[in-house]
Amino acid sequence: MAKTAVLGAGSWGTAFSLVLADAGNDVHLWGRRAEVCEAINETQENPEYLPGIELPAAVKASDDPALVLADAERVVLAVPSQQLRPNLEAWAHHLRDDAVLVSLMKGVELGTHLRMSEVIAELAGAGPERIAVVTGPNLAREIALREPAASVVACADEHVAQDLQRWCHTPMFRPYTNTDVVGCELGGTTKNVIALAVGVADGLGYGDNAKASVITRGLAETARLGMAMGADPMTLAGLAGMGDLVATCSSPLSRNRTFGEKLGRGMTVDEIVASTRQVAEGVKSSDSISELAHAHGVDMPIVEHVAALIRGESSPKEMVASLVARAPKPEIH
Ligand SMILES: NC(=O)c1ccc[n+]([C@@H]2O[C@H](COP(=O)([O-])OP(=O)(O)OC[C@H]3O[C@@H](n4cnc5c(N)ncnc54)[C@H](O)[C@@H]3O)[C@@H](O)[C@H]2O)c1
Ligand SMILES: O=P(O)(O)OC[C@H](O)CO
Repeated sequence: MAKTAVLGAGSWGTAFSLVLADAGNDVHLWGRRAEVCEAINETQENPEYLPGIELPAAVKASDDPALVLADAERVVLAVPSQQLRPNLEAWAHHLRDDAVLVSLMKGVELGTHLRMSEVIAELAGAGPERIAVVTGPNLAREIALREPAASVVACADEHVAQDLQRWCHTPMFRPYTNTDVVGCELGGTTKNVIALAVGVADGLGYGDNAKASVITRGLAETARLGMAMGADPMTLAGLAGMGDLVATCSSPLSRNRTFGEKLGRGMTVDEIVASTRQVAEGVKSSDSISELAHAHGVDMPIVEHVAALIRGESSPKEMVASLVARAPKPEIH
């Protein structure tokens, strides 16, 4: 098995380490805080992000990136999207020249509008055959509880995607391959913003019609942006698109949907951010995706309305009223 490093001991970095260990790999997990790493090593549990779940003995944690990255052939990146650049700048000189870099992150960088694989390419100087993405309907806690789920391993090089598919396939985690990295990343990122909108509808007390309408029109927005950026629309009908959108918009475990629900109930962005350590990526990606859509001449009204809500330019009720009152149009296109 290839020597594997996972950078980021939050919910998903830790849960994916468990998947990799279940698939037969020894996993070296980097955590930012020494006390979290010590707890993982001493108790085989990440009490902060996955309390009550026993991690396999093959997962060892450290807060020293040089140690974790030494000779790692596969490097999994699982920090919050807006924190990837400063971290990878510091880690880049520890990376092997032939290491395959796997992003678990679902975000678009503020300012540059780069997808995570593009930030990795820029900072690590890696070609597309060394950069992959794992994405899909994969709520960390369900995966860590070994409930069944499917996912997508995307890499421009199909053979690399197949290698990685074998590397993380377990009896309960079923990865599919895809060479459409753009579509997979956009699906995973945009669904976070759509889940914020669904959460707002939940918080306002609306029912399943509202939820289904936002999910479906959200998928239409995602597909429009994807096609403008060269994605295969079938990717967005798959696990990385519709699959993740449905899971995230339906689940009480989703941080993005829950964040939106709290907004809908009247909490402010600052109050919600202060109430949790966990990242709801859509809060920041709403602006970067909105700007990306403008740059590509794509209309994304739900994303734009969520971005305006997050900036404090409208209230939840105004957001809903404004979306429903938009000029009538045909459903397709
Ligand atoms: N949690 C899930 O169910 C899930 C599933 C699929 C994908 N993802 C994606 O994985 C990525 C990581 O999410 P997560 O769920 O593990 O987040 P999390 O909020 O559970 O944990 C975030 C981790 O990042 C660390 N961190 C915070 N600020 C940092 C900084 N400045 N530098 C380095 N590390 C920092 C925290 O200490 C923590 O270990 C996100 O892009 C998320 O969208 C999450
Ligand atoms: O908890 P969320 O909203 O960040 O969603 C987690 C995963 O992305 C679901 O696939």
